[in-house]
Amino acid sequence: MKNMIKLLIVAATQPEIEPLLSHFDKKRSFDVLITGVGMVPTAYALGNYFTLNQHDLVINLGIAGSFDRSISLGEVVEVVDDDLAELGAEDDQDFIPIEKLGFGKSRYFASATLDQYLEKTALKKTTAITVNTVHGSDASIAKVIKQSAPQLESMEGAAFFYACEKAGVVGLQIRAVSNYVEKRNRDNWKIGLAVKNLNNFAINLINVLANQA
Ligand SMILES: O=C(O)c1cccc(C(=O)CC[C@H]2O[C@@H](n3cnc4c(=O)[nH]cnc43)[C@H](O)[C@@H]2O)c1
Repeated sequence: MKNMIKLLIVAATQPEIEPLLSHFDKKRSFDVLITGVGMVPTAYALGNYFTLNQHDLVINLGIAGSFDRSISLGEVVEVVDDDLAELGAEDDQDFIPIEKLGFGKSRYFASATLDQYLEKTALKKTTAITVNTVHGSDASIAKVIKQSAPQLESMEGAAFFYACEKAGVVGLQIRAVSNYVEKRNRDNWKIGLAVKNLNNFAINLINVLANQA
């Protein structure tokens, strides 16, 4: 009998992973944790969960905004480097990161890469920032690009990596781009396409993982 990878799928909202939940339905061989939107709910939910449960691999699935226009709307990417970009202090027009203040760190990294699990993966590896407030004005977008030149932004990613690091858990973050980060225009968002592509990718990945080990 195969020694299956014990897998946990983490998402902020159920709609983001609804297609894969329906796909596997009663034949589901993995656990699921819905944390709620944002870094605080994510850190709390994962911290709590990790004290009670053990997994070989934890995958954060979600949609994201992209600063990088070379990434297509709907494209699925692997976020490997994620920054709590708001963690620090303002000094008039300047920003002092938490590292410079001497109170810890803001950057967290994936503790594994997808190519350790999938032989052929064409997904781009990206950087991201994790924010409480979705950027939606030209001024704030220009400021954050100057500050850290991120490719993507989400509201949970770095908190996910943080919780995995603290718990010593192997974590991957896979996201599909639902929108470009721009002056707010919700009509331009392609949430349906991003969710479809994300879930198709995840279904294939979970099937591959089930046939490994
Ligand atoms: O209507 C809105 O303004 C809105 C803002 C953020 C997210 C949503 C969602 O419906 C999905 C929640 C989920 O989406 C991630 N996300 C997607 N795009 C972005 C973005 O441009 N900046 C930050 N986060 C984004 C986020 O991780 C949320 O959990 C609706």
